[in-house]
Amino acid sequence: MTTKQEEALGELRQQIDSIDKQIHQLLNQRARCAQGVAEVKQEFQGEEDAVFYRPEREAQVLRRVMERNEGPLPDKEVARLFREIMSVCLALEQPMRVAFLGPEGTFTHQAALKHFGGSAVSAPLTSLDQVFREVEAGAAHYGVVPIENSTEGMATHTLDLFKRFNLQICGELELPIHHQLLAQAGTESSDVKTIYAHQESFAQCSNWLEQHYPQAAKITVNSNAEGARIAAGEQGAAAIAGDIAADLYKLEALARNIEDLPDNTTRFLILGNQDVGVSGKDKTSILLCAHDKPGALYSLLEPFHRHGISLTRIETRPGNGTGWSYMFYIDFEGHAEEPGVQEVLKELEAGSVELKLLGSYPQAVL
Ligand SMILES: C=C(O[C@@H]1C=C(C(=O)O)C=C[C@H]1O)C(=O)O
Repeated sequence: MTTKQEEALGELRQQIDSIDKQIHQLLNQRARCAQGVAEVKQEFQGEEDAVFYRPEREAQVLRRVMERNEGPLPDKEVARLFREIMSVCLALEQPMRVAFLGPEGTFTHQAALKHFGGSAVSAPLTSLDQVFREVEAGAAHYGVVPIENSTEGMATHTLDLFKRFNLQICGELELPIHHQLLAQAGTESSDVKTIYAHQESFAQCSNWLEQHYPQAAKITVNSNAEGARIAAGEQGAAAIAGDIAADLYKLEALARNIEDLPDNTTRFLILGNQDVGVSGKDKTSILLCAHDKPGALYSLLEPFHRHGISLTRIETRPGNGTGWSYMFYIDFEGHAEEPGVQEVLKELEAGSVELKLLGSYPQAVL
């Protein structure tokens, strides 16, 4: 290195050191404010009942970060950093226990980390029912469940669980699903004789597999992480899974992004036991049960149109046969505390057999 280069680098690094010192002090200053917030919450809501995680506030902080960002850091990247800052601040107030369908290393685990940041405590469970049960019982503060995939459609099992359990939806997030073909280090593409994956992942990569591995045995397992765990211990085996599983099981990617549709995305919901306040850009989810009579669907949807409320999703499920014939799962823009939405809910309640408000929550930011 020339002396001139050393001098130039030295000067810039001195600036970085001084900026780091300021960032560090500001981070701890922010953390002390969060501790103050926790004390206020405890004082006014009581030690036992204090609700520390505030999705509407976090969404507002992240939206503001993205709005005011002037670069050169990309909006999403600064938001990700602030996501982590809030995660550590919230953990100072109370570490959040977040349940999801395990094992660790699944896309749902990745979604939980994306939404809550690295300071949340993971609680991988063995079934979706158990995730609902743990959150309802308060054993986990929140749960993360898949609700729909852009290639495969609605996660109907999750939908049906909302009928059985009384939980609130507190948030949503979208995760681009990139599948990697993973194997032990040193494995050549031509060594692969067996591929393990979840049935959904086989479906999402079927064209690619047909083209590249028509002969390999395809073995369906309960989760991609389970497939990755098996592939880590078996020569000639590969698994289809995400980056988080590759890290966890020390596997290498033989091929990346092998999903057939490049914008393959899964939407997840955050389950909790709390009402979430208005964030300014919210969504509401409801379950509606209606009799199968002419015009039933029209009369359910007409109030939305009249009040200018946009539907973002509607899904029909069979009813349980006792008293009503169809169940509609509906997502729409707006918050249940807003007057227009209140009107619609009142009208729907009067005109349907049963209405279950699943929750109002901030629209996905990240
Ligand atoms: C600090 C608070 O508590 C939590 C932490 C937040 C943060 O670090 O900014 C935001 C919302 C809450 O999840 C708050 O409610 O303002």
